[in-house]
Amino acid sequence: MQTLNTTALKRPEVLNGDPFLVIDNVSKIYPTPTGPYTVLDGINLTVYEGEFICLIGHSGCGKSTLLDMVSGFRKPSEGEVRLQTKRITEPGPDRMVVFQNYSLLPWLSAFENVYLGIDSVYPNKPKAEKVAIANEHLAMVGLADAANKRPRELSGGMKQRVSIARALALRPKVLVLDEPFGALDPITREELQEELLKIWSDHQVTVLMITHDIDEALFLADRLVMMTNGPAANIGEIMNIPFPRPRNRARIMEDPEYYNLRNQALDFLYRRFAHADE
Ligand SMILES: Nc1ncnc2c1ncn2[C@@H]1O[C@H](COP(=O)(O)OP(=O)(O)OP(=O)(O)O)[C@@H](O)[C@H]1O
Repeated sequence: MQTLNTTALKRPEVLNGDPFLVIDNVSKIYPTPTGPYTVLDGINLTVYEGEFICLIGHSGCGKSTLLDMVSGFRKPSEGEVRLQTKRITEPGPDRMVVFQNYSLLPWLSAFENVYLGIDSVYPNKPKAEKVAIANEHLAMVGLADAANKRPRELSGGMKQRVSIARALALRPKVLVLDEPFGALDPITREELQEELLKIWSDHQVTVLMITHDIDEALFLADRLVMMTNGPAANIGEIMNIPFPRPRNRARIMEDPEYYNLRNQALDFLYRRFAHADE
């Protein structure tokens, strides 16, 4: 297994130099009926404030497990994850997660789905302020006119917009996205990628996002973290993505460097760390 020295990697110039989110020698071992199963083995990653990190790797290598330890849904078996030097031990509103399957409450409107989160985290804020925050975030994702619709009346893209609005309404420091656009058609997916970049730069939130799509990662991320296969997966390589921001998809795709990076990622996934069945 090849592991790159992550500390030697150059981080994007735009960021301040203090480590923001630190994954420090993290391993995860699940108990199974046939004995302990080591999913992740000694992961180290330092993320800087405001970075956009994409995570790619074959199915089952442990990407969700890793991000679950950032969001606090699971605990490391060894090592620790720290946000601004504080050890993460449980979920909190400073780290919000958006899943592929939207996870909206079907009996609540788009507005109510967003409002509920705000109300539970800030019960003592005046109601008018909470309503304003919910409306502001729905408008930000272009859903002001759909605020009263229930999830079953919304398209997949609209539901994912509500999920993003709900997460950002709590003003998290870290936004964790677990394959958020995996279920969307290609056009909606591209639209949402562009919206996400705008929101990311407006909110200055730090993003960790799992994707299976190399092009999506090259368009969005400052760095692409490529994972080796499990069991005992690790970070195999971290790719710096140098395209200037704001990014323009057409311009990036004219850049020969785009194809160099794309080939490098393909080589990693389908030659160096190919799945046995691929
Ligand atoms: N609670 C658990 N107990 C035992 N094994 C688990 C548990 N949760 C996940 N696993 C196993 O850990 C491995 C990593 O799972 P994980 O969901 O983190 O992978 P992933 O890279 O996110 O996969 P995908 O891309 O398919 O979503 C898998 O083999 C999975 O079966």
